[in-house]
Amino acid sequence: MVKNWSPQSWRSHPALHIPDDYPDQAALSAVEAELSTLPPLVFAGEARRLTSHLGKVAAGEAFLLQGGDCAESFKEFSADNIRDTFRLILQMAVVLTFAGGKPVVKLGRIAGQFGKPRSSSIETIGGVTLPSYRGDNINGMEFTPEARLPDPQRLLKAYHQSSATLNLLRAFATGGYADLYNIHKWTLGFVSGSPQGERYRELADKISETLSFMSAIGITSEKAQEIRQVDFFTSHEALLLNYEQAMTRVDSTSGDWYDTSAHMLWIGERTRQLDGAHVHYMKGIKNPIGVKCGPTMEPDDLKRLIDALNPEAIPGRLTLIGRFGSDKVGDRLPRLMAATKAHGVPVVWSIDPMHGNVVKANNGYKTRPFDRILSEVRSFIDVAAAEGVHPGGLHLEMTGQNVTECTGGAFALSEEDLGDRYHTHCDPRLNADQALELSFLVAERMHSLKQKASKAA
Ligand SMILES: O=C[C@H](O)[C@H](O)COP(=O)(O)O
Ligand SMILES: C=C(OP(=O)(O)O)C(=O)O
Ligand SMILES: [Mn+2]
Repeated sequence: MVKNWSPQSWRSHPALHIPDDYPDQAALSAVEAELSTLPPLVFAGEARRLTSHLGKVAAGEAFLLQGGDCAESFKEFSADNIRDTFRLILQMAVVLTFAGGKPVVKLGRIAGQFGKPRSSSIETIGGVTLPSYRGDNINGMEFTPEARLPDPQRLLKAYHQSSATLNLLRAFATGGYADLYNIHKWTLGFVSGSPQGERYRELADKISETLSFMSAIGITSEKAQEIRQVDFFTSHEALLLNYEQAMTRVDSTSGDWYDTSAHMLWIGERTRQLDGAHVHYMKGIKNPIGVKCGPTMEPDDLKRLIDALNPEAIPGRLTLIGRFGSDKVGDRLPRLMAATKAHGVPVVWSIDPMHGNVVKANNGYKTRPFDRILSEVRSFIDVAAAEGVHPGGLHLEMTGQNVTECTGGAFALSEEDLGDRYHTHCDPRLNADQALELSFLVAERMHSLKQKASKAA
């Protein structure tokens, strides 16, 4: 147990990016009280299982795939969207498992990923200035004074949407959809005609052949749970601590505090101050947690954060999510990796190649060039190899929908194409085709590292 910690003790620390302009504080408190009586979304034992899987990643024996929307929204909430994100993660995991020969931990940015820290607290359009949109759990995206006011009822709506999302994900993960025998059925329609779709089909054919061999010797989905179902976990940025506090419960089996809103929570780049409310809150929960590490982070900052967040050096407790930008990763990452290695506390190193590679297109859209995303991932793997660190994971903003939000990729999306299907509520996401292309690239790199290592042995 952490000294001087309780689920609400974050309130006496400086809290950035948490709205302080709820017009009716009593209504906010009433919603927080109601949330604290609602059932947990996850069970502490599941969070412990994820810590143990991530411990394998920290030890170099597994790989982490974390992905989903930048911001979930009430508008885009549908069974089809959930299924399409889920099956994209399954497809990417197949590609990565096959190449790396290591299990892939599947972690969605889903079922709770609503609140957004913004660069500016205000937005001006046509001479009118309003508060910025901060995520559907806080205020609305429409550019009106009413929509932009924080509304606590949105927290309840976000809770119920997360609950329904998680329910469907659990059904998909264990109810037959994720059965490896369905490997060909996971391909999304618009991907099937692309080069990525073709590569995936070839891989799926090989796996199907292996499955028929295994079934011939008696190993079938009915007999092997590993073929029939997957372990799927959820995560989001622990930004709005009012909500996280209300979801924090004592686990009756261990007596420890868990944030039951998701299996894993992470601290964003803008809220990772050592003495801030977010770091303080995360110290007290036992879930596996992450911290974004951006270009301004120095090795000493990182070591202090590691000591604060993982004082018992539990493998899998802490995932470091680098997000530097393709132009900065080569300069900033080596010293951080060297520092974690010298420090000795086990961590997972993962890369978010999205948040350091945002550009404004000439037509005003916020976008990310696919080649910069690929380049940051390549550099991450190369730096890790040079530092003798396991390049443990990928953290992506992506969707199973055929959106046009990031430029480039096999369909060579141009800035002019962005307007066709730009649906994100916040940052531009990879579409399924781009996400698969990225997985093949990572798979190739991991495969060649594996071959190099076996030749050297
Ligand atoms: O998702 C991350 C941040 O909330 C986002 O990048 C901030 O975007 P902004 O610069 O448009 O505020
Ligand atoms: C806000 C995010 O990223 P970062 O904290 O790295 O800017 C995010 O992951 O959506
Ligand atoms: Mn984002």
